[in-house]
Formats: sequence, structure tokens, C-alpha cells
Amino acid sequence: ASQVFLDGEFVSRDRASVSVFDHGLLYGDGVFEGIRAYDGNVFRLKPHMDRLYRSAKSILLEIPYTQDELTELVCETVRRNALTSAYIRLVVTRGSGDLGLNPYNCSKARVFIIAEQLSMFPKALYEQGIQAITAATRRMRGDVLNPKIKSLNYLNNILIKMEAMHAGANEAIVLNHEGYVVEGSGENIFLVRDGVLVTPPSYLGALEGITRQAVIDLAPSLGLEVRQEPFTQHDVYVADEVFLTGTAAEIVPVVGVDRRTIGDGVPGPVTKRVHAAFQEIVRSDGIRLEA
Ligand SMILES: Cc1ncc(COP(=O)(O)O)c(CNc2cccc(C(=O)O)c2)c1O
Repeated sequence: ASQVFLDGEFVSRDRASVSVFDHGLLYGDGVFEGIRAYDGNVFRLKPHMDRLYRSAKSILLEIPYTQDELTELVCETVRRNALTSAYIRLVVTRGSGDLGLNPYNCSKARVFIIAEQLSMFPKALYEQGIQAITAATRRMRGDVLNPKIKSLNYLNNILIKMEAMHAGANEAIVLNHEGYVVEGSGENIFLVRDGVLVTPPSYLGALEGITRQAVIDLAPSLGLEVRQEPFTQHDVYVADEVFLTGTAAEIVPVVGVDRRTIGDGVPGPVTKRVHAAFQEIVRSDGIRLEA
């Protein structure tokens, strides 16, 4: 049976449960990472760990392991599940306390790590592209709950995802309080315009995505310029190509937004070149699982 790392030991999946007094469950008081291993390479594990420790620091959550210790525990969890390709969920909660909000009543943070066989997105999504809507629900402002903190507070993302599903679409594009496009419900967004990649600067209200950064880093090798600048729904509608990026999703072509056909209504050539280049680097850029 698969093994979960929980509270300092490996337990079988069916015995991996947390206290009802865990503040991650009660209040979403915690942080997490979604990470992928490809053929024995944990893609960009260090940037994921850096982001986790930044998010924890920002909410004054003390992780009871050094970054190196927790990095090794992530790799050990994948190895224990005899996986070389996997989706990894790393979660740190405030831990168990009483029913009050006060985080200082939680004596020790709880850490658990899940490594699962990857459930790929349907190939059709990549071959045909997806339909998106613009969500009415906005991304929270940085002075409310900073979207750069990858916290367990995902209700904003879930409500946005629900809007897409209710509209019969696969995904939703999210605006910030000023009406600028920030990202998808759980992915970053890129436009292609006259051969230039455009993505919102994360300070507008997007997560500093690892996949987004990987695309920015690999673009020059494809002779592509990248601009980080604000844009609106109009810019999305008239773009030559649109794609979303995320650890689980990788590079997903968007071929329709709010019933506007994007480009020719099929995954664009730049999107395909970016995805091909991305599939190259995921097997080399990262930390090898072999001890
Ligand atoms: C709000 C948000 N923005 C962008 C991304 C992409 O970031 P990375 O390139 O670092 O993965 C994410 C992460 N994406 C994410 C996280 C948790 C669940 C799901 C899901 O679709 O089930 C997706 C995310 O949650």
C-alpha cells in the first residue's frame, strides 16, 4: 500500500489521518506545494521548497525541519512508493490546537507528504485545447491575503473553478480588483502576440508559478521574447494564442474565452513549441531521486 510521510514517520495510506483539531483543517492555516517527478527527476524541487519556506515565513509558521531535511523527506517519500514519475503534495499546517484561532495554541506544525502515481490530464485537452470563461469572482488583493502565499485557503480558487464548470468550460480566467487578468483558477496565464510571450507580473495577484518561471527561462532558447505586463480580457480575446501553466497541467492551450475563438481555434504553433521544450527540461532540471 502507498506510504504517506506524516508527523515524522511513514504510515500506510489508509492510516494517514489528521486530528480534527488541526488548524489546517479548521481554518486553512497552513501552506502547501504541488510538485512533479519525471522519470526519476523531481522537477525544480529547490524553487518549490524555496516558495514553501517563503510562504511559511510570511504567515509566521515554523516548519520543524530544515529545508535540506524536508527536501530529502520529499525524495524519500517518492522512493518509498517505488515511483519515478509522480505528483507530490507537500503540506505544512499550523498543527493541532484548541478551537480558537490563536495559532500560538498550536504547539507544533504538522507536516505530511503524499506521492501519487500521476493522473495525467486527458490528451485531448492538449490536442484540441480548452474553453475558458472569465470568472466573476476576483482574486483576493495582496493586502487581504497575498496570492503569493501558497496557503491552504483555496476557497477563492475553488469558487472560480466552480464558475467554469457551471458554464460548461474547463477553466476560468481570474481578474484582480482593478480588472486586470492575473491567472487561471489554479494556473498561470500567457498570451502570444506577434511572436512575443506576455504574462502578468505576479504582484498583480498571481502565484509565482514554478512552471511560469520555467517558461520564462526557456523562452530565449526558442528565440521568444517574454514581457511581464498587465493586460485585460480584451487582450486575451484578440491574442494569437493563450496558454495556462501549472505543475499538474503543464502547458494547456486555451482556444476559446467567453465564446471568443482564440487565434484559429486550435493550439497555436508557439504554444506547441513551448510545450515541447518544457517536456525536455522536466527530465533534467531538478533533483535526482537516486540517493
Ligand atoms: C493559484 C495558482 N496559480 C498558479 C499555479 C501554478 O503554479 P506552479 O507552476 O508552481 O504549479 C498554481 C498551482 N496549481 C495547483 C495547485 C493545487 C491544485 C491544482 C489543481 O488544479 O488541482 C493546481 C496555483 O494554485
